[in-house]
Amino acid sequence: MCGILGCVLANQSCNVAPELFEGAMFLQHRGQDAAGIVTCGQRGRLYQCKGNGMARDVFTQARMNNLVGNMGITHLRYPTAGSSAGSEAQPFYVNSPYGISMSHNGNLVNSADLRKYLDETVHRHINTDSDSELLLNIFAAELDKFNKSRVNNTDVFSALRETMTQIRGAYAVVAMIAGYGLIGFRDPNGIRPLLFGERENADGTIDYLIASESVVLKAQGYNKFRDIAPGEAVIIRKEYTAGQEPEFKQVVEPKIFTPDIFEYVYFARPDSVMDGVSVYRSRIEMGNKLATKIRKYFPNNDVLGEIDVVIPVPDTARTSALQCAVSLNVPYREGFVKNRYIGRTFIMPNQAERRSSVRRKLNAMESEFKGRNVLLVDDSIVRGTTSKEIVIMAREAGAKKVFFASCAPPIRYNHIYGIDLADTKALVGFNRTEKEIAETIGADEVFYQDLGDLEECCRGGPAEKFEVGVFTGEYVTGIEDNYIQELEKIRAQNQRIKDANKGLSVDSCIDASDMVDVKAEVDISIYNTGDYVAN
Ligand SMILES: O=P(O)(O)OC[C@H]1O[C@H](OP(=O)(O)OP(=O)(O)O)[C@H](O)[C@@H]1O
Ligand SMILES: NC(=O)CC[C@H](N)C(=O)O
Ligand SMILES: [Mg+2]
Repeated sequence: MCGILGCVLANQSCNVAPELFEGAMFLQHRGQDAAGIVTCGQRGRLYQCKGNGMARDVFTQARMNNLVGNMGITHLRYPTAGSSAGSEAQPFYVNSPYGISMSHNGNLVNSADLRKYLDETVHRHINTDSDSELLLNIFAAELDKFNKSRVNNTDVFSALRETMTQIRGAYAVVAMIAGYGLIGFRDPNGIRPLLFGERENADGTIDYLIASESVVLKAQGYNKFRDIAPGEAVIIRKEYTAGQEPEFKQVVEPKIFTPDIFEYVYFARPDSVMDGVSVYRSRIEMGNKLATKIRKYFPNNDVLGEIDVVIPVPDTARTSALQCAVSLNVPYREGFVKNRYIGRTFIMPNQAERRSSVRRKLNAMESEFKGRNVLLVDDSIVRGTTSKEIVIMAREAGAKKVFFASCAPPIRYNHIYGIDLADTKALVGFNRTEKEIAETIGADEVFYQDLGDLEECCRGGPAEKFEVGVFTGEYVTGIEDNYIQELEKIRAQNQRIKDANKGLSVDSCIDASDMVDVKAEVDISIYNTGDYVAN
């Protein structure tokens, strides 16, 4: 998952960058690895600031001052294809045709075919392993086919239709054509989220914002908003006048509407409403259903004396854990104190970093564990890094029995649409029964939500079904042959390069077969503003 934003302010002499920065702060949880903003100023000139790091570190005041223009896009990256190299930070840019920049959330599952097509048929140079660079170039190649000095909305929609016919996978995108306008579009299954909103100014003019989550729109006063439909696109002109209001078009036939259920489980903020369903409400329901399942495990459905206290694994699981405790009629206690200065561990790109930050992030309070049978509730168990560590912490703090409950079913397959969950083999649920998982993480028992129950919790909107491939191994778009193997190969290669670089000395070297794929740290497109150098 990543966070994306795009904004056009009605006032041409107003800079949009501060608004994009504010929005990025509301989407930081969707990607901590890299951040970027591109704005478009007078005469269509583009200004960029991007690099590895969190939004507040990349977007310093000095750099923000150089981002001029009333239109712009943002990206917060959590790498899922390619690597975490600085050159893969987004937005991506191509100068031809017209100067296009793009922010993408999702993964394309036919990237090998797209890469081949771009190389052999339309002869476009691709400089990274990122699937988002492919997407941008496919769109650019389609626009190029008009062979015009200026395109219009009809051309843009038709280039989008051609693009969406060629690409396969999950994508929510905001793109910007220099001097022309902003474009938002969403894949035909609506796997990744995207919303459009309006804010009326005192003088009656209207600002427009496109964002991954409703929380940004609400927080910034874009009170009239809606989800972009699967297969739909919107164009907002930079200098719009009467008759040039945003134009929406169903550019391709929608397919079965299947938002990614993991948005509700983990990604999204609880205060967001996605595709008509409040993330918070869905998590409350997850707590209720989990409690029903847990009761059934104990004789006479009675947890009295079996579970003394319910303890959440902060942060995401809090909402469900509280409701689970209420439903079980067992006290809820915040037994783990969270260090507010440590980010989300699951989305850190490196396993050693993830492991050490669990202990840095969470600290057990003995008084809540000593001599008690505790039920720890988390939203999901992925690699088991968090659960293994905190079961040990609970026992060290004196717990008698440690039960572990997950609001999501066992994760046994790769997430291919924009979450770098891990190589399948690194998943604690891979090839293990629930009993074996309990043994592996050191718990007395593990309780998993049933898939049908989880789906129930997220119903109520227009979605027909949910994308649940991470639990079933069946993916709504299908995948090209060897897609997962290729993804895993690139991940392993990136890791080898990183490891080799750490011990880099004069005579150390990387396997020659890997050298061809060494990533540039700095992007080759638009110059970064200010003094920023990617680290
Ligand atoms: O089995 P694992 O590989 O450890 O992954 C699962 C854990 O990772 C996530 O927490 P994270 O720290 O990312 O974020 P949070 O603070 O929002 O819960 C998730 O909420 C689980 O706690
Ligand atoms: N998490 C995402 O949406 C990532 C977008 C894109 N696949 C990348 O790796 O940059
Ligand atoms: Mg967590």
